[in-house]
Amino acid sequence: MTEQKRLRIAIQKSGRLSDDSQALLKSCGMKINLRQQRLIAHSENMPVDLLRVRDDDIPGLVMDGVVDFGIVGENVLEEETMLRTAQNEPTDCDILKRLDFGDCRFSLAVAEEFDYTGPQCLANKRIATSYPGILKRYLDEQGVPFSTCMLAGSVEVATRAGLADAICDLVSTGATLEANGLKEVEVIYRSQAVLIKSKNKLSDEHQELLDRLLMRMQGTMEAKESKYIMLHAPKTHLDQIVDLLPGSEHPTVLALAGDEDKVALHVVSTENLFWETMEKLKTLGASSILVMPIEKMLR
Ligand SMILES: Nc1ncnc2c1ncn2[C@@H]1O[C@H](COP(=O)(O)OP(=O)(O)OP(=O)(O)O)[C@@H](O)[C@H]1O
Ligand SMILES: O=P(O)(O)OC[C@H]1O[C@H](OP(=O)(O)OP(=O)(O)O)[C@H](O)[C@@H]1O
Ligand SMILES: [Mg+2]
Repeated sequence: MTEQKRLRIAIQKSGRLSDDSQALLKSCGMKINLRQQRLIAHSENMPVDLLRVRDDDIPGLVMDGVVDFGIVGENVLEEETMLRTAQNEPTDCDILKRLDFGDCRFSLAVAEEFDYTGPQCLANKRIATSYPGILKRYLDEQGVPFSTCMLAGSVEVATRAGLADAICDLVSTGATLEANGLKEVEVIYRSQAVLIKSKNKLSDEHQELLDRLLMRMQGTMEAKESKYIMLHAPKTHLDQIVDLLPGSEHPTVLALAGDEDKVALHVVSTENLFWETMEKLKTLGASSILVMPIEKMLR
């Protein structure tokens, strides 16, 4: 394909990954003016266009080089790769980054009352799913013959509706399974959102923009996990207090005006600080403990 003047990124239009995908791009400093029903949104401050599509279409658009990048669940990428491989179609694309959202598992589930003892129980059963390739690969490996009931959505109602004997669908909290009288019996795939890139050649200018965006994404993801912690610590217990703070190898220690016994401790912690740790800090004499979110981070 000829080089585009603007980079194209495909994201899910409406669904589980939409808000997080948009938030990620915005956190990189990209200004996006989204209108509800528009398929294409132009960034105002970067040479980037967003294509908002069904998530199932994203891997194919990237593999065909119609767009340069996509944000999609690994499960959808895997399914499309298997389908295209079987049809001798191109599957070229690189996973540039695993993202910190869209975590879920693809699991087999059966009715609560089903006496499940292993995958062999599903021999010759009908299984409803939206991702038949991943399911087939797993059951073929187990040597279990079965038939598929292909459903694009509402998979969990398939057993109750008499469409299938079992289901294989995405699970996060398990609430949807429970609400439908199902129990999870095998996790067959784990997924998270990923940023993928086509084989399209990027101009130097676009490559530079990509490098910057990737660095900013990393900064946003690290910042989300980190906290800025400030507290007053008695000099007598300073070492023990520092030991309790995760990732605080190099704390800033400052004198406190009017207090010879305590110092102020400032730390960027790579993890959240739980109440239990805060209570232990207090027992060691720490006071005025503040835990603050960090918006951006560049190491
Ligand atoms: N419960 C969940 N928790 C976290 N991530 C999930 C969950 N369910 C799905 N996902 C991830 O988000 C992706 C999109 O899920 P969604 O349910 O919005 O898909 P969809 O109904 O196929 O949407 P579309 O209309 O775009 O085809 C999934 O492919 C998966 O990677
Ligand atoms: O284990 P849980 O936390 O209950 O999540 C699982 C549900 O989430 C997804 O659907 P989603 O809610 O995105 O809607 P959809 O069925 O319209 O795709 C998935 O398809 C399950 O139905
Ligand atoms: Mg879909």
